[in-house]
Amino acid sequence: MQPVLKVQSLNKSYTSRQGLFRRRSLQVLRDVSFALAPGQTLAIIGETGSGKSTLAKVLAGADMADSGQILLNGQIVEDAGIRNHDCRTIRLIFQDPTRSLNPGLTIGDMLDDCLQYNTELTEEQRYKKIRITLSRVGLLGEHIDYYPHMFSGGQLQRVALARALILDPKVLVLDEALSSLDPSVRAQTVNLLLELQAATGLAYVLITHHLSLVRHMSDEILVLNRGKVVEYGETERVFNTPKSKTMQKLLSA
Ligand SMILES: Nc1ncnc2c1ncn2[C@@H]1O[C@H](COP(=O)(O)OP(=O)(O)OP(=O)(O)O)[C@@H](O)[C@H]1O
Repeated sequence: MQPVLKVQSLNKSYTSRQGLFRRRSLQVLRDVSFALAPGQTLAIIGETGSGKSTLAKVLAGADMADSGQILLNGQIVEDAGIRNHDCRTIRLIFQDPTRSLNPGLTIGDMLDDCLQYNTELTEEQRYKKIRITLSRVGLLGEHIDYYPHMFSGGQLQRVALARALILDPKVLVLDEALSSLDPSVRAQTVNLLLELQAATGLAYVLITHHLSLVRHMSDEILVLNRGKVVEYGETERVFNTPKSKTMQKLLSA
């Protein structure tokens, strides 16, 4: 099966100022490559600072790589830091949904803005799509008029999911998106994500420190150490016979 997402030799450095005149360059992603099939989940794991969130941001177009390519269904969306701005196809969800939600907009207005900006849909079509998307993530029709502060933490993550899904993406990047939820809400959200995946063929890039979630949700695992891929393979194989020191260490922690 052709991968929905293909990443080839991504490199990314950050430059930070040291004192008045000196600059220090830190290479955060080194030659990162992987492929993800439709309907599959790839977990990205690694110790803190290994480059997971940077990779998430580069994938979603929130940051640029220095070199390398990102392809969606065989089409290049980013080549050496130059992005073809098709923001519908890879969407990012963070740990704290309130960071990305405007407190002054109702959920309906927020979703409508997204549709108005990115599609040619009529007002009636947009309203219908918003209602359908809210119900897909387990929210009610009446939530259309709610402001972010009127939702619980678990519901807010569903709102963030609705916003990610409203433009029918092919890939969702979940950067610790389930971490702040309490265990029962997290379990419900995981089930929702798995149901959506089975129904639509969405592919997930899952970034989390929760190894139990990785084992439950992912088909493959990519292990990063200082921005470099040190292990990449089928989830059960990586858990049962980890080859890299990083994975062995994560499992024994
Ligand atoms: N905007 C930035 N400017 C400079 N350095 C940065 C920037 N963003 C991240 N870094 C550095 O890049 C490295 C990788 O950070 P990143 O957040 O991608 O790691 P991570 O694996 O997601 O860590 P964690 O598990 O703690 O979230 C770290 O050393 C971090 O300090």
